[in-house]
Amino acid sequence: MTSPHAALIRALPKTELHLHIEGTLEPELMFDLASRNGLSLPYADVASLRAAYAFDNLQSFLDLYYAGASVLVTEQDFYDLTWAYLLRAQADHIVHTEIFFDPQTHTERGIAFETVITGIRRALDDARRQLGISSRLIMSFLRHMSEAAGFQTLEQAKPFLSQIDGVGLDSSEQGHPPSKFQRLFAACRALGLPRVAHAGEEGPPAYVWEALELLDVCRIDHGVRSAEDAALMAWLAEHRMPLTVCPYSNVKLKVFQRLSDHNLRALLAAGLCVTLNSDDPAYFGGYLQDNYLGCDAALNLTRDELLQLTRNGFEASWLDAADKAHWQAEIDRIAGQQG
Ligand code: HPA
Ligand SMILES: [Zn+2]
Repeated sequence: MTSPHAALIRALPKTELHLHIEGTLEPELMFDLASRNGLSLPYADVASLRAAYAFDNLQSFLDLYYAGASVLVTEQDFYDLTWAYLLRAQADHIVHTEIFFDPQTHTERGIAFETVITGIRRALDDARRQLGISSRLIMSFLRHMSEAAGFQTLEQAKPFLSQIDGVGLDSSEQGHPPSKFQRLFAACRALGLPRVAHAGEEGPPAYVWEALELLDVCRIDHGVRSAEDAALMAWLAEHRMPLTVCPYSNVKLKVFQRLSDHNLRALLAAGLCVTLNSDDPAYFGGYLQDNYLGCDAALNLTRDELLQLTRNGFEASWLDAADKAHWQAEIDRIAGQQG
């Protein structure tokens, strides 16, 4: 299948607002880091590792994703991981990215919080200067862990708060509702940290309501199951509450069987502030531009829908108003040129 708007998609400046940096660890780099750190992987080579990326659901992916992250040990490892993603982002004409990191995945293995954040930050700072990509960094709590573990992580983060732009909530959704972290998110709010949460990926619309009402989030990550609740859809549309939708992820984790089954167009048609994102591109078979091209081909997106998706990305971002206006004007200019 080919994308009828490929040239427009390539030309448009784009944001990425739902990207787990640990999910950008390509098999080749995983093997390089394993050997650099004297670790062995339970796979003979890159091809057999890649062959294991056949998932039934979120949990089957997470098991591999956490195992893969164990090759990340030194500050340079976190730098190299982040830099590799940023080079891919530049190739996709991403001009602004807001990335998640999962400190608990690493501190649980005895890696210092400082090692993780310093390596990631240094790459983000270099990207600003060398690649012209702006960014924000979102510390995400693992929801399969306890509230107490989340508070411990927040304590560890306190010396680095000036380097953290917000907090998120990810990992196994079913059975770990947002309400479990109401007090933790209230503490983050008291520290002035903006909040987002994964909700309505595998979990029910009730989890999206909880994220909104109990965690006071300013974006919903995924949120595709909101479509099952008409009142929720109306609320999301009325408040222009962004959903960071990740179509390739949803197909790989069997939220939708095929890309052509995805409800992206229905969400847009309902007036929601839908954005397109890649989630864990090294595991899900495509980076941001692949998500755009794939959806264009599979869902027959209109030119207006594509422009709306890129506009929504800037609207939903944490850029300041002047930067948002700059990029919206740039989208208008390119839309005019490619009319
Ligand atoms: O898509 C996701 N959902 C929940 N947790 C995650 N951690 C990485 N990616 C994801
Ligand atoms: Zn995610």
